[in-house]
Order: sequence, then C-alpha cells, then structure tokens
Amino acid sequence: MTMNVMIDSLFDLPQEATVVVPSSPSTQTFSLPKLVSRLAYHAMMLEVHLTPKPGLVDALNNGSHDDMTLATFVVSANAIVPYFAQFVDTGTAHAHLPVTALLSGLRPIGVEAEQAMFSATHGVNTHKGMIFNLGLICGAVGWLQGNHLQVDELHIKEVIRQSCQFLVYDELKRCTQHAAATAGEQMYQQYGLTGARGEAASGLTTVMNYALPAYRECLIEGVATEQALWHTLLVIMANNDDSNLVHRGGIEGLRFVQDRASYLLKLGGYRYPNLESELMAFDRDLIAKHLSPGGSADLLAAAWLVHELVQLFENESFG
Ligand SMILES: CC(C)(COP(=O)(O)OP(=O)(O)OC[C@H]1O[C@@H](n2cnc3c(N)ncnc32)[C@H](O[C@H]2O[C@H](COP(=O)(O)OP(=O)(O)OP(=O)(O)O)[C@@H](O)[C@H]2O)[C@@H]1O)[C@@H](O)C(=O)NCCC(=O)NCCS
Ligand SMILES: Nc1ncnc2[nH]cnc12
Repeated sequence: MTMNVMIDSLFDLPQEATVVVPSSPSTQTFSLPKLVSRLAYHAMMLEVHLTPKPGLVDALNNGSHDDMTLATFVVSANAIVPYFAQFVDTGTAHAHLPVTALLSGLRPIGVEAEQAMFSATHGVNTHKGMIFNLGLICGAVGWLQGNHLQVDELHIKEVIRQSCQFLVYDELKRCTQHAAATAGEQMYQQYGLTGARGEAASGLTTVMNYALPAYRECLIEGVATEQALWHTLLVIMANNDDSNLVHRGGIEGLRFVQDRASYLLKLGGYRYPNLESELMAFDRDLIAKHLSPGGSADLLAAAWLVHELVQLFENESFG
C-alpha cells in the first residue's frame, strides 16, 4: 500500500472521532481535545502502516509477534482513541495546579485506556507504551492550553519532564525489594534500564532531541513521508534503550538493533538508494532473533504527533 493511499485511507476515522461541523456557526461542535485525539489516532495508524518496519507489525508481516497483526493494532487504536481527548481535557482541568500534579491526574485515564485496549485485543499488549507516551503529550497540551502557554516542543518537553521527574525513583529505584510486576520493572532490576519511565522523566529526550530534528530535516529536504518515517525510526532505534528489546534478547539484543540502525544511518539513511531493501533484510534478521523494538515504534508515533501539534498551534490560536 503506497503511503499516499494509506494516508488517504486514514481519514475514514472511527465515527466517534469525527467532528461533524453543522452549517450554522452557533452550533459548531469543534473540540480541541477531539482534534488532538484524531491526530493521536493518525500517528498510531501512520506508525503501524509504515512498511517495512524491522521486527514490528506492519502491512507486510507481523514482525516478531505471534499474538498480534495489523488488524489487532487497528482495533486497539479505535478502542483507545477516545481516551486521548480525555488526556487533553484532564490536562486543562489541572492547569490551575502545579505541573507536578499532572501525572496523578492522567494515570487513572491511562489505566482505563489500557483496560479498553486489553478488552479490544483479548489481552494482547499492543499499545501500553503508546498510551503512556502519547497520553503524556496530550495531557501536556491540555495543561499548556489551560495556562495560555505556547504549545511547542520545548514547553511539551518541560511539562512532561517536570510531571514525571520522580517516576523512576518512586516506581523503580524504591521498589527493587519487590518482585518485578512488569517487564519494565524487571528490566530495571536486572539491568538498571528505566524504559518508558526514564524516557518520560527526561521529557521524552529521544523524541525531542533526536527524532524530531531528524524528521524535520527530512521534511526540509522534501523527502517522501515514508522515507522520512523510516529515517526517523532508525534514529530512534539507534538512540533508544528499548526495554522490549532487552526483555526479549538481553543487552545483546538491544545492542544488535542499535548498531544495525546506526550502520544504516551511516550509509546515508533516507539518502541511501537501497534503504528499503536494507530494512527488509533488517526485518528478516530481527524476526529470526525474535526481537521487536516496540518502544521505538511508540516514539516514532510520538515524534510525528509532536511535530503536527506544534504546527497546528503555530498556525492557529485556540483561545
Ligand atoms: C508507566 C508504564 C507504562 C510502564 O510500564 P512497564 O512497567 O511495563 O515499563 P516499560 O516496559 O518500560 O514500558 C512499557 C511499554 O513502553 C514501551 N517502551 C519500552 N521501552 C521504552 C522506552 N525506552 N521509551 C518509551 N517507551 C518504551 C513499550 O511499549 C510498546 O511495546 C509493547 C508491544 O511490544 P511487545 O514486545 O509485544 O510487548 P509485550 O507484549 O510486553 O512483550 P511480549 O510478551 O510480546 O514479549 C506495547 O506496549 C507498545 O506500546 C513497553 O512495552 C506503566 O507502568 C503504567 O503506569 N501504566 C498505567 C497507564 C498509565 O499510567 N498511563 C499514563 C497516562 S499519561
Ligand atoms: N507496529 C508495532 N509492532 C509491534 N509493537 C508495536 N508497538 C507499537 N507499534 C508496534
């Protein structure tokens, strides 16, 4: 499926996500939270449809997964899209509070969204990290809006960093005596890797300092969307300590992926004429090793979403 056809097909959004704007302005049903949730949905659809994607579910194969397909991700995204509007609303509702109070407001929504995901996928973890990473971005947008602050990557990064600054200590460092309840906690106890929590506590550094600049360079160079997303995914895979990779293949598995992504970037990344066939070979190798950079896939969607949100707020004022 070409990216253009794929992008066009993305606009037949789930009914509840579409905003019908009647003719008379007085009854307009425009909603910023709903608009942001539609962008989050679009980010998830762009990510999962990007093909090929090494080790990950895409339109060609299920990567290193025997429990989920492209359809699983679409069903999952449809189930969780309403919660992204709630993240924005909750951010705005917490605008009068210090930013350090934001995460505790967002958490219950994230748990509900996870439950909706597991219900839609019959127990398969498709978007747990996506809910966390995109949920923080949506919550930050709501909080910034509520405080009439500029919605740009620096402000989004700082809101996330301040609201998650104690996450690693509170949930990982302080809990090493308890048995790990999740893969992420296990990876911390075994290897000291902080996973999604560490990424959030840094203010999504991999997204803001690596992925976003790389994606924007591609856009400035006039690179096709598919190539830009491939290049950005490689930048993330080369720089992100993805707990999924370590959970499946140990530190060796993580280093294998980081080194191969770095190698493809050294070949030129989006400038390299045979990038697609190299990505197909990379995909075959990760499937053979049962490795899947799920966290990196989430951060690709996050980078695209941040870029689109910043553009949206640059061009529009929403009161
Ligand atoms: C805060 C939590 C979300 C942390 O959860 P956990 O303790 O599990 O910690 P992590 O493993 O660190 O992260 C969970 C998911 O986050 C993605 N991820 C991994 N590394 C990173 C990273 N460095 N930066 C950002 N994100 C990262 C990853 O999610 C994706 O992969 C999953 C699919 O891959 P798969 O291999 O299939 O995963 P499994 O099924 O688990 O393994 P197999 O059995 O198949 O081998 C999928 O989730 C993708 O999204 C990590 O999996 C959590 O504790 C929490 O608080 N949740 C409550 C909800 C909440 O608070 N929401 C916040 C609202 S703002
Ligand atoms: N396309 C994908 N395949 C596997 N895990 C993922 N997590 C997020 N996106 C994913």
